[in-house]
Amino acid sequence: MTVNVDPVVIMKQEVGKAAASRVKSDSIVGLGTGSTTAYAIEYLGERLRKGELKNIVGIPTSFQAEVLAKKYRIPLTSLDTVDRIDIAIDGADEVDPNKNLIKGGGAAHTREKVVDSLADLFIVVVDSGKLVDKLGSTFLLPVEVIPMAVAPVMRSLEKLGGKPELRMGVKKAGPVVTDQGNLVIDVKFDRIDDPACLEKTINNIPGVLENGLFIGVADIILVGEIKEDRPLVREII
Ligand SMILES: O=C(CO)[C@H](O)[C@H](O)COP(=O)(O)O
Repeated sequence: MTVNVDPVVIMKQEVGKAAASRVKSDSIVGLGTGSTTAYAIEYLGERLRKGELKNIVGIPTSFQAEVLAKKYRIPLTSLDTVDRIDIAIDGADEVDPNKNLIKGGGAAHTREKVVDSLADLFIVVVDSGKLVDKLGSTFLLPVEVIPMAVAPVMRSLEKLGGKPELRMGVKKAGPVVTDQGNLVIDVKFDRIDDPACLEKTINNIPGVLENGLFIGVADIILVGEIKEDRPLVREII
């Protein structure tokens, strides 16, 4: 593993490694997106290389996950060729006390929701800074939208009490374009009292593909923490 002294990076590394340790041989593995899951993918590759793990196949949730899996020589397949996913490992931007999530910081939440929801066991990997009492308190809610529907979807989101903004690229002129060729609207809600209802309401707006609320999908949350200068991983079931 890459050595780093930034405490957040250490938490991400530890939790990624802890999740990858739970993968068994002969498994179909959902490979999530983001900087924390990247460590899990790296460690899965290491376990394969050492012969500790045999015969796993990954289903990537994004172009990023696909590139990393290829780098670490994890064989890949698609949902066309498998009828189950044994385990999925993925990050999150916020986790509430009911294990509900906001995801989509990497604009990959649509494919992530497909893969993570299909998994028999979905393990979320986060550092302790991602735990919140209420969803929406620190992170805007990502909504993937087909490009021609951006303006009407923004108006509909405002009517729901949100403050929408089109996500713009960093080191790229213009908006962020998802792996599916769509755009992302990030929405600030002052409070999300009923996330399950909001998830469905937003997905019912014509032109919306998927939003980043993951309700009742996560099985286990692995939280990376630093206690008395030592990294540890706490499990929330
Ligand atoms: O939902 C995601 C991508 O769409 C990521 O899992 C989420 O943004 C967390 O990323 P990181 O581990 O880099 O903090």
